[in-house]
Order: sequence, then structure tokens, then C-alpha cells
Amino acid sequence: MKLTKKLILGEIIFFLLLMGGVFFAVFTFVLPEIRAIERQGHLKNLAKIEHAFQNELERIKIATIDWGEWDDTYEYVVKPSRDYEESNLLVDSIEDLKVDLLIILNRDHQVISKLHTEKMGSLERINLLKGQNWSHSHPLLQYFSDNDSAIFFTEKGPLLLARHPILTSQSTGPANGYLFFARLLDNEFTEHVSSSLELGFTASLVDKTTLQPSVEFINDDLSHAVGYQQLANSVDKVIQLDIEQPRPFYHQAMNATKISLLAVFIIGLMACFATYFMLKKILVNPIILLQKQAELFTKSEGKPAFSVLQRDDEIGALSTSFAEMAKELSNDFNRLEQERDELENASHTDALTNLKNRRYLEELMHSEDTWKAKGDWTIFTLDLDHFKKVNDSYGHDVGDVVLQQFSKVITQNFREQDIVVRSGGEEFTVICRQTDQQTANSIAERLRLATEMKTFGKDNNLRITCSIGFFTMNIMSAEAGLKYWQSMIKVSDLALYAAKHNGRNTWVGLNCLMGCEHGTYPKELPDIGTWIKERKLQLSSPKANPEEMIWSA
Ligand SMILES: Nc1nc2c(ncn2[C@@H]2O[C@H](COP(=O)(O)OP(=O)(O)OP(=O)(O)O)[C@@H](O)[C@H]2O)c(=O)[nH]1
Repeated sequence: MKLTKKLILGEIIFFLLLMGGVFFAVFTFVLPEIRAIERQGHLKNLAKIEHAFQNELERIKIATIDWGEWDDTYEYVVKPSRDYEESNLLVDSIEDLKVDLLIILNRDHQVISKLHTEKMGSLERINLLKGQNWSHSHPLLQYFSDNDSAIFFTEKGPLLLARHPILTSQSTGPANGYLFFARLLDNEFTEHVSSSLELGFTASLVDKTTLQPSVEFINDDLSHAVGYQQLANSVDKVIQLDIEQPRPFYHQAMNATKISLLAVFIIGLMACFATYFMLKKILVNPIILLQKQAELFTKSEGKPAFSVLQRDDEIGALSTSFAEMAKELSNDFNRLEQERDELENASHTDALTNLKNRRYLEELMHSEDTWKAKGDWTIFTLDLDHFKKVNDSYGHDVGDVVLQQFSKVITQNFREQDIVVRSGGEEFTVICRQTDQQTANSIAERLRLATEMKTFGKDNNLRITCSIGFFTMNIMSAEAGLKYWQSMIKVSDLALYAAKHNGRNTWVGLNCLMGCEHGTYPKELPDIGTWIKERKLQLSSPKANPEEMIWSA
């Protein structure tokens, strides 16, 4: 995978991990913690309502104490009087006390006074309160052996009820009976508690299932808490307190969470882009540049120089090291190239004459490029006459000097683009492209004459002649050249032999005519004579009458 792709992948993984981590933290720690705080708040509210009920019971109880330990009430129980009734036992009086019921029992548990507000309706319909003679087992007498205020179940609704023995104002006994005050736990009461606590709730009688308070989150905006209040005289029924409340805190927290997540998303995205471009600029781009330069350096023949990154860090140092390494490699490469060229040149050069050698000729003839030049080609074969005698008479050293001098004569008489090769011993081959027979005749005569006129040897006191044979043909295609170049040279060699056989110090040229096909060239000297007669070869020579030339081997 490319470095840039890896970097992008890394950034995506980082971003996903960041977002995942934030989501995990918010939904695992933050929001559950907020819910726990809300739950605690609800339970506190339920406790506040229960506390308000207890306060109300306490208030009623104080009223019972106030009235129960009043001498007038004490006397009234002993001897009921109209005065007491007319001045105290009035509905207005109990309404002023904010109670709905007053009951006075005498010592024999006979109800001597029952007073209630209109909303209580008929007391005879309420089992707990009906009757005028209460037995010892009456719930209100049984229950209050230990407690003096509690909430009771009645058919009319829950009743907050308090009892106090009727005593003298000095609280001395024995008790002359009991005084009961009660308040109905109705809507009016719950609304009063709601407004004083600033807490909306409802209270209703339900069948008892559990007394455990519970909190339920209906949705992100609404929660519902349920609490229970036991009744003194019922095991089946309880007062259920319902608080349905909005969730402003949670709502705000959710909004804050959403905004925070959006902020983390945007900042995370920006951070990813920023780190991506920064890492790309600081690390990836220089590495790609170095890699491209290294690739170019490896592939390119010219070994281009590494451009150094001007940076004051490890990448800059790496770039400098690369450039130095490349420079050294380049130097080594150039030196090796030079050595290879020198070796190649040496392997293609004749040490004595400094001309190209036979190996070079063969490699050249095998190359397709050589044969790209179509048209007339002439191949010359040159040889010094009676060279053996020079060696024999003057020694090999002088023979070498003569060969060097002759090679200079050759190069001076050919064009620069002609390929002059010492093909072996004192024999030379010259390949001339774009050279027809007529031109070849001139060259051959010019060379023959130049050799004849030159003085050879260390002391320039030797006269030597040369014989020249050449073959001119039309090169139509590279394939033909590649395939038949050896037989072409052979024809040129045969022309040289003909020159030798016909007196030396002369030249014999053979030009390919109609019927002189590639691959069917003459292979022996007598064939040449036949081909000339058949007009497949055109002969050219300075001999007075070429027709009289000898073609036998
Ligand atoms: N000094 C010297 N002589 C060489 C060299 N190569 C070949 N020769 C000699 O060239 C001579 C060639 O002799 P031949 O092939 O008989 O030919 P020639 O004497 O020139 O006679 P024709 O070619 O028939 O005119 C031999 O004596 C070889 O030893 C060389 O590098 N240096």
C-alpha cells in the first residue's frame, strides 16, 4: 500500500477511535451519572411529600392537644353543655383549624360530638367513623394505643387523623375521653402541598403491590417517579404518589452533549486534516521525492544528480546523505563506464595499427543498425604485395612499421564514415556505404597510386605496392545484409585474389548486375570469370584488357 494511502487510513482510524472514545465516555459515564442524579432528586422529592404529610399530621396533633387539654372540653365531656357546643362545636371553627372532622368520645367510648365539613359527606357511609358507641376493638382506639396520629383508609379517601386524651389544662388524668381531629387527603390538600413544595404530584389510593419507590424515564424530556404511603388500617391499599416532571437538566446535558460531540467531530476532522497535510508535507512528500529520485537514478543511464532538500532535520540529513551517495555512485558508474568503453575500444582495436579489428567488423556486420543505410555498398579488401619479403629482408620490426604506414595511407584515402578494419595479417577490409562502382574505381586507383608513390620503412627507403579487390552491390534490406555479409566479403576477397593473380599493384572491382542474387554469390575464383561472362557481374580494372584476365585459382 502506498504511503499516502496508509497515512489516510491511519487518520481515518484515529478519527473513528476519537469519536468512538467520546461516544463511549458520554454514554457510559456522563449520561448514566446524570440519570442517577435525577433519580436521587426524585427520591428526595418523594421524601419531601411524605415529610409534608407528617408535618400536617403534626399540625393536626397539636390542634388535638390544644383542644384535648382544655378545661372547657374536659367539662363538656363530663357534662355536655349547649354553651360549649354553640361557641366551639361549629363547622366554621374546624374549618378555621383547617380540619374536616372533629369527634369527641367520652370515657365510655360513646361519641358525644361528631362534626365535619361538607366535603366529608355522610359519616355513616364511612365504616371507620360510623356508629355512636365504639367498642374497645374499634380501629381508631386499637391503633392509637401506641400512636397518636396516622393516615387512615376511608371510603371517602385517605384521612390524616390525630387523637388526644381529654385532660385538664394541667394535663392531669384520668382521661375523660378522646378528641379526634382529621383532615381529608383530597385534591385541595395535595394542591396545597404541591404549591408549598413547588412540586407537582398526585395522590391516589391503589392496591398494594410494593412499597419500593421507583423512577422511570419516559423519554429525554419527561420522567415519572412513584412513591407509596402506608395506611394505618389497611394492608391492601396504599397511597400512591405520582410525580411527573420534565427533565431540564438531562435535556440541557443532552444538548450540551450534542454540541460537544459536534465540536469534537469538527475539531477532530480539522485535526485529522491538519495532521494529514502536515505529515504529508513533512514526511511523505520528501520520502516520495527521494524515492522518485532514487528510481530515476536507478533507471537513468545519465545518473542525474540528487537534489538536496534544504531542511534542518533528519529528512534533510537523509537527503544530503542520498545526494552524496548518489554522487559517489555516479562517479563510480562513470568510471566503470569509461573503463568499459576503454576495454570495449581495446577489444575492438588493433594494437599495431590502431585501426578497428576483425571482432569489431563482425559485431558491426551483425548489427541491424549498420544496414539501415540502403543503396550501393562497396566492400574493399586490400593487401600489400610480397610483404613476406619485407619481413624476411628487413626484419619483423620494419614489417610492423610498414603495416602502420600502410594503414595511414588507407585511412587518408577513405572518408571518415568508411569503416577501415585490419582483418588479419597484412590484409585490410574497408566498408563503404553509399558508394557505387564508379566511385569505388576512383578510390581504388587513388589508393593504389598513393601506396606506389609512398616510401615505407623506418628509413623511408622501401617501395611497396598493394593489390585491391572490391565488390559493389545494392543493399535493399537490412535482412539481406545481416544474412549475406560474409559471402559479400568473400566476393571482395576473390576480387583481391584476382588482382594478385593478374600482376599485383592493381585493383579488381566487381559490380553486382541482374541475376547476381544474394546467397548465390560466386564462391571460387573461376566462378567469377563465369559470372562476368554471364553478365551477372560487371568487371572494372585498370588492366589494358580486362577480358584477358586470368580467373583460374
Ligand atoms: N611484420 C609483420 N608481419 C606480418 C604481420 N602479420 C602477418 N605478417 C606477415 O605477412 C606475410 C604475409 O605473407 P604472404 O601471405 O605469403 O603474402 P605476401 O608475401 O605479401 O605475398 P602476396 O600477398 O602474395 O603478395 C607473412 O610473412 C606474415 O608473417 C605482422 O603483424 N607484422
